[in-house]
Amino acid sequence: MQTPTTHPAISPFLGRFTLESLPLHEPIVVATFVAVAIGGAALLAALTYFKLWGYLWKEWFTTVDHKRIGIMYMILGIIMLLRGFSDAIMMRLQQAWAFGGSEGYLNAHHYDQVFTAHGVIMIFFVAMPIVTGLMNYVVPLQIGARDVSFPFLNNFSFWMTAGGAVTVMMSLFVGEFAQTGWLAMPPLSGIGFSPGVGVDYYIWSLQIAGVGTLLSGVNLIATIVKLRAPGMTMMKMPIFCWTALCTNILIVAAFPVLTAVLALLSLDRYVDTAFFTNTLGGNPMMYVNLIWIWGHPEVYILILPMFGVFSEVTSTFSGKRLFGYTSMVYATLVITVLAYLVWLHHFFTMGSGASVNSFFGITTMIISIPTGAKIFNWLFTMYRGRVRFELPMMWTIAFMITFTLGGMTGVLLAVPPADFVLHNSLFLVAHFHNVIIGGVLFGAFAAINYWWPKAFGFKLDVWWGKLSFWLWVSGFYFAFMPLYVLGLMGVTRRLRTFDDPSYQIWFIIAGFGAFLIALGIAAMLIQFFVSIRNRKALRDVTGDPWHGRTLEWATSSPPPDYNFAFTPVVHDGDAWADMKTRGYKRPLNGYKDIHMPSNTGAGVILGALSVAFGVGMIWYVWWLAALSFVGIIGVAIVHTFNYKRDYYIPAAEVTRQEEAHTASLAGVTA
Ligand code: HEA
Ligand code: HEM
Ligand SMILES: [Cu+2]
Repeated sequence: MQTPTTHPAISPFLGRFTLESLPLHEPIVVATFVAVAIGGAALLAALTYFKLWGYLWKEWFTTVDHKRIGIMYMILGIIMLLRGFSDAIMMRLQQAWAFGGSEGYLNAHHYDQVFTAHGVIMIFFVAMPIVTGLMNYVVPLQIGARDVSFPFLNNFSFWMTAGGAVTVMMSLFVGEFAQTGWLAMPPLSGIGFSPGVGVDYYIWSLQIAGVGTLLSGVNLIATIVKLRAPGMTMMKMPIFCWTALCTNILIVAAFPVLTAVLALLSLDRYVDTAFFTNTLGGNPMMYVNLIWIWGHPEVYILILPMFGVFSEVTSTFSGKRLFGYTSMVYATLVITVLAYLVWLHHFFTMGSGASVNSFFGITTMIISIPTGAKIFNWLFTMYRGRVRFELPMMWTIAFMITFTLGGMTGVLLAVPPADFVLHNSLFLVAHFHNVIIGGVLFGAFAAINYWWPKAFGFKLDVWWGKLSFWLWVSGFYFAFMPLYVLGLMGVTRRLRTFDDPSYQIWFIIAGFGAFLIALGIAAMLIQFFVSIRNRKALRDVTGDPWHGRTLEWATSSPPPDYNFAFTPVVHDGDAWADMKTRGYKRPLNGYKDIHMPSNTGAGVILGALSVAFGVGMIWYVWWLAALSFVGIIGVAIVHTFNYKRDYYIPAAEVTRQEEAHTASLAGVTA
């Protein structure tokens, strides 16, 4: 039975918003708000003072260029990493402190929001934007295409993702966030136990961002299937494109399940249906199954593109073709299929019985085989290669060691009897940070160091890069190895205070690790800053600073709007390496007008209206929800009447840009 709730009066104009909704009694939140408000005002003033609004609007916000959209996704991911990490450091401080009767410094209401927000933000608004941003930036260049299949859709997807992020951030200062954990399991997330706006913030931010993720999945699948350069058969495609293809297949198959399960939860919350409560024939296990049928593939959505990154990096920096290309493709496909056959390993303890648990335990363990095949392929690529230990390669090696460890503890959890002991313990928390930080974040950092010179035309500073590398890697081990120990000692996840003093030292070590990671993040931001300041000295004029093997290195850095003046013709895998060995000469004349899509503001407007719709739904401000919903439909229809969708870059302009590239190449060889 749900506990009956009495809603405070809902005003027709402001819904359930009152002054009480502002967390004025939480000093930490108020201080944060003041800092954010001052920082935000300074930023807005600077943008206005330097007259940057027009530039940002015309060149970035409304852009349909996959490269700029990719960069905006990455910036979003990195900004949200700062927020997600602030939550992490708050938890580390609280858990190191709250011993011997001390309550620490966060009350339960606040602490539960912190771990929920941390999980949600890190997965949906850090890892997902980074992965989507990378695929957006790299895939069209690697397949020799001018852009993605649907450039406007791409811009719209970005603004939906950003809209979701804005909605989460709003919950920090207006109302509250969910206190349910990152998967909002009912009945806890039902209206009876969570009557406030927190779960509604959760639902609507994920629904808004989910639209973007799904559409960008469709877009990238169409791009990879339809827009490959002539001669690039599937088996000649760079491995990153393969992993991107499988990732987007997983997205298109998994995200609708998330949308559906959140829609059912909304019905339970808004109109008193009983899908997930035992009253009226519902069943909470239905939610658990559905959310994990999305949730397990989700973790492979995050890791697969990074496997692609490591493959590109290992082969480039070993100066060799990737060992076992074909087996790499099949391993990726097998992981894609198996990702759908293991979801129940997240709830072995919930009474499915021995046979069902065995099935899911075994399918889970089988995933180690294709994953192991990948690890060995990377090692064999390095074997007898001339390995250059540049930053991207350093991150790759740190990944191989760290991820193998995290994968192994995953296999341990896949043994049902072991999982009965370790489920929901800090051992589990250590496992998934071990694969996510060691896999997804290290992959993101390898990718940023690898493709930055392509995106901006200059390399990243090595000294600060190395400092950041060592701080992150050692910080990771200090922060998460103690959690394995604590998990084996029986400490469960999501705890705010502790009684047993013997745990404390481990939490202090973990806190020290988080502090090292904080320094690692700072070093990385300084690396970006220093590199931008020294961009003249770090300039790369070749467009191919690492002796790359795939087509993105065939064009200038940063690539022109049209990517390639002539669509490359592909004869072999590692197309660019192949072209270089055959003594390829860039065509120097015969340029034609190039047909391009035009920028449009419709995506920004639709994203903003979606946020307004979400806010209306969250606060029960029905007029706002109705109005913005009508607005969304209206703008979408009006947009279809926009006939100014394309333009031509004249041949003269193409010639000018290509000649500039020729001149800078000549400057190098001279
Ligand atoms: C990027 C994210 C990511 C990745 C890649 C993985 C990879 C794996 N995960 Fe993990 N997992 C999570 C993210 C991830 N996980 C998250 C977020 C949760 C918890 C969510 C929550 O509850 O909040 C979780 C939870 C989780 C559970 C549930 C535990 C519980 O709730 O009690 C289980 C159980 O089976 C599991 C298993 C595995 C396995 C077997 C792999 C395998 O894919 C690993 C395969 C890799 C290797 C094994 C290493 C390399 C292989 C070799 C060198 C070859 C030789 C090795 C062998 C033959 C063993 N994971
Ligand atoms: C950068 C350093 C990080 C630190 C120090 C950190 C720390 C923590 C801590 C202390 C918890 C709570 C553990 C508990 O239940 O007691 C947690 C939970 C979690 N973290 Fe992290 N984290 C980090 C990065 C990440 C990243 C990069 C991701 C994902 C991309 C992530 C995803 C999660 C998730 C999903 C949870 C579970 C939230 C829940 O219980 O609902 N974390 N983290
Ligand atoms: Cu799983």
